Parts: sequence; structure tokens; C-alpha cells
Amino acid sequence: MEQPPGGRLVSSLLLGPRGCEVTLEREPGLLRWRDPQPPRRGRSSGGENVVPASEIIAVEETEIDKKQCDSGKWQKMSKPHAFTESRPKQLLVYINPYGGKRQGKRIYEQKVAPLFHLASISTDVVITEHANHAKDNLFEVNIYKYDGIVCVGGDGMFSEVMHGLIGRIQKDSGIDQNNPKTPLAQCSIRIGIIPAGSTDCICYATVGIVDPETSALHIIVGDCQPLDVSSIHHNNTFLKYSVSLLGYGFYGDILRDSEKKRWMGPARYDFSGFKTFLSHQYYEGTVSFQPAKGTVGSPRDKESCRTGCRICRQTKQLEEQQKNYGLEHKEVEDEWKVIKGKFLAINAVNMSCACPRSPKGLSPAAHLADGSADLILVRKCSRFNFLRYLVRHTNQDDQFDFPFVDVYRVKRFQFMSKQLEDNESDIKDVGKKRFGQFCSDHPACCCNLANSTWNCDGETLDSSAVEVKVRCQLVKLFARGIENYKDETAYNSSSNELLS
Ligand SMILES: Nc1ncnc2c1ncn2[C@@H]1O[C@H](COP(=O)(O)OP(=O)(O)OP(=O)(O)O)[C@@H](O)[C@H]1O
Ligand SMILES: CCCCCCCCCCCCC/C=C/[C@@H](O)[C@H](CO)NC(C)=O
Ligand SMILES: [Ca+2]
Repeated sequence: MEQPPGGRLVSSLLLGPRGCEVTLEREPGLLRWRDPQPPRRGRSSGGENVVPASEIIAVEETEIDKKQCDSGKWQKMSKPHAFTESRPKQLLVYINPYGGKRQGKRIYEQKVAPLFHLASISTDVVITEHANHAKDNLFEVNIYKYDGIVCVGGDGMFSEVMHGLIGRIQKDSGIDQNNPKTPLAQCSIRIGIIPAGSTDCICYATVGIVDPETSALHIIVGDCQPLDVSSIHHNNTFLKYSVSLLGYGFYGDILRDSEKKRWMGPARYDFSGFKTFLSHQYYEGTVSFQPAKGTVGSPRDKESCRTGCRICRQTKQLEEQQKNYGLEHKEVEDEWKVIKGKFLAINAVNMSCACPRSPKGLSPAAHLADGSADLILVRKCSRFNFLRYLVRHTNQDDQFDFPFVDVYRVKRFQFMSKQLEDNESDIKDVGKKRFGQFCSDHPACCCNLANSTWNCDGETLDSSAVEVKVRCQLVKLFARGIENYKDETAYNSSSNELLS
């Protein structure tokens, strides 16, 4: 390449039989070329292609290059993957062969491994043999020799890997996860998700598409997206972590029913969803929460969390300022709001929970990394109204614009079912203890109000009474959040079109 003044390298690029001029600008590091024969229709970029150098996967020398290299004009790159410092070189990969449509192994071998090879990334691959294999393994291996952990599977598989990684880091840092007030050590080793599950909500909500190659490219270029994690406790005992949906009532019941139908694959959620909708079961209990004061946004905002999100950045800055002034424990004294009621669903989401079934998600304005969760309370209403609410998960209408739906942005919350409250406060009432809690609307009808189950990122929780605390940016993903369309057209490339 020749180097004219102004930090621009100019050369010729062969695209099949045709040649064109290609330039590499040092600042801001852009590779540009014009199609020798631009398509007549399509995007109005005038045939110009622009790719940030940070998104080039690999450079390979051709025979023509070799001659120039020998003549001393070219310097061979010693590390062909070394475009930016943040790119991973060594990854630990866990594949769930039974997730989703049981395609995890094929997806990895055919779509992902060739890209990792092209980018000179070396991998250690573990095909899991049972549930919790990946989680347990993360407590045994030397995780510190890897630049990232990749999971091939669905939300449940991601959850397993995340539990392994967070648990291992806390263990190595001597931190007890049981106390919800204890600060946790952040995980600097990034997690990559290759989607091969049934819902793949975490991948969709952090990348904007469920596509294994796009996710592989985000890993290769070393993208980094911090993610809030909720820790869930009961009586000062740690239960689980959650990053997407922590749902009681409707989503808990769907999960409980669908777990028995795993053989149906992803269709189990539709079947159990329909059955749960018809059952129209509501649950009584008390929700208490501390509203998120330090965050800049609100769940009713029209703006969604996107790549480089301003709200996530500002909230993190605010948190760091508070730490510097020694105010990080102030929230312990913040007021609690208490709501008693009959609920069809109690959903706490750390992110929008957008997925192919619900492209806006359960809370369209929730943020990936703002240190807060959106707590959605759907009170007892008619079946017809609940259906209207569910349908709004799939269209552009505001799903919070119903008198029976309330949404709050929170940092901490607690839930206790009425059954448990009564058992705790009324242990002398022998009749209740012996026969269980009856429906309070119809004391004589014997419709037993059993507890629901919590759906924690697609896994069930053992306790219905929970205490939840959001941990701001506890983990990091190989992702960049959902990109705005206008940013994509500026480069005339989506992640899918990264160059090789
Ligand atoms: N080899 C295995 N055999 C059985 N279960 C496994 C194995 N490996 C992982 N698992 C478990 O399978 C569960 C579900 O996997 P996964 O999330 O990949 O698929 P899914 O449930 O179909 O998708 P989604 O979570 O997106 O709805 C995980 O919780 C994981 O613990
Ligand atoms: C009559 C139309 C009704 C359509 C209702 C569509 C609503 C779909 C919303 C799905 C949200 C999923 C949130 C994510 C949950 C995951 O954590 C979990 C594990 O993968 N998946 C499920 C289904 O529980
Ligand atoms: Ca959040």
C-alpha cells in the first residue's frame, strides 16, 4: 500500500476479476472501497463500502502480496488476529447438545468453529454430558488462562455458565454469596452466547438477532457489553442469579408445566402457555421494593437501551461517584414501598427480554447495564384483559397502559405469598395448617390457592419467598447491545457483513 500524506493508505483490491481502489484511513481507522459495479437499486451509499478496521476478522497474504513482501515493501503481521487489544485469543467453549432443537453441536462445528479458526482463536471445547456439567467444570479448570467462556445453547445454558463463572470468582475472592447485602466481585472474563436454545432471549436482547454467526463475530472482534445480574436469596441463603426474567405466576406456571414436556422442544412453551392462559390462576401475596433512585431512566420511556447506551453509562458513573463519597450503603436505608394484592403475574426483568416471540420484550425500555430491574405487577383481571395484555407483547402498543398493570424500576425487592405469610403469622390456626390455605374470595369453594413457582431465566426456584438485589454490571458479554439502524447504514455494514 502507498501512503499519501494525511494518514491514508491506498491500494488496489481485487473483488473477483474486478479491481478497485481501497483506502485505509488511520483516523478513525476505516477501510473504504467502491464496488466496481454497484447494484442499481438498494441502499443509497453510491456503491461505497466502509468497514471499521476493528471489525476485520483476519488478513491473509496472497501470492501477489508475497512478491511485494519479499521486496521489502510489506511487513508480515506476526499476530494475524491482533487488530485490537480486546480480541480473545483463547476460549473455553461449552456445548449443550440437547438445548432447543438439539442442533448445538452442528451449529458450533459448521458455523462457528470455522470463523474462530479464521480469526486464529484457539479453543478448548467441552460437550456437556448432563445438566450442571459446565457449571461444575468452571469450579475445577484454570479459568484465568482463557479470555472468555462461550456457551452454545439457550438461556438455561447461559445461566449455568454464568453461575459457574460468578460462583468461581466469588469463591476465589473469598466472598460469601449468601448475604444479599454483601458486595460481589465483578467478573472480567467475558461470556459469549452462541444461540442454540428455545427462547434465546438473552442473546436476542443483547445482540438484536438470534444468529450464531453474528454472535461468533461479536466474540471474535472482542465486543464488550456489561450486564446487570440479580442475586436471589431466601432467609440469607443464596438461591440463584437472574439476568433476564424472574417471573412468578403466569411465567412460573408455564415453566413448571413445560419442564415435563422437554421432549416437545421449543413448542413446549406454546403448549404450556396456552394451558396456563386457560387456567387463569392468580396468586395472593406481598411485594415490597426499593425504587431505583440513582438511575436516570424510567420503564415508561419511549427510548430503548441501544449500543453505547447513555442511561447505562450515566448510571454507572453515578454509582462510582457514590462509591467515592462512601455512599454506596445508603440504599439500605432507602424507603420500601409495600403492595399487597392478587396477581396473575409478577415479573422482574433486568433487560427488555426481547426475543423472536416478543420483539420489544416484557419491558421495552429496560436497560442491560443500569443497575436496576423493572418490576411488572399484573393484578387479577378478566381473561379477556389478560389476553389483551399478552397480545401487546407482540405489537407496538404500550403494554403498561392498563389499569391492572403497574411497573416500577427497582434496585431491590421481596415477595412473600399469602400462604407463607399466614403460615408464619398464624401458626396457631390448626385448621389452616391442616387443610392448607383456601381461596379468600370463596371460603367454601375449596379452590386451593397453592403457590406458584419462580421462573428464573428458564429454571425453577425452590422457594416462593424471595429477596432480590440487582448487581450493577456484574458480568460482561461478548456483545455490543442492539445497534441503531442509522449507525449500521453509516458504515454500510451490519455485524453480519464484517469483512474477512
Ligand atoms: N448434556 C446435557 N444433558 C441434559 N441437560 C443439559 C445438558 N447440558 C446442559 N443441560 C441443561 O439443559 C438446560 C436447558 O438448556 P438450554 O438453555 O441450552 O436449552 P432450552 O431450555 O431449550 O432453551 P432456552 O433456555 O432458551 O429456553 C440447561 O439448564 C442446562 O443446565
Ligand atoms: C396470544 C398471544 C400471546 C403471546 C405472548 C407472547 C409472549 C412471549 C414473551 C416471552 C418472554 C420470554 C421471556 C424470557 C424468558 C426466558 O428466560 C425463559 C427461558 O428461556 N423462557 C421462557 C419462555 O420462560
Ligand atoms: Ca437493568
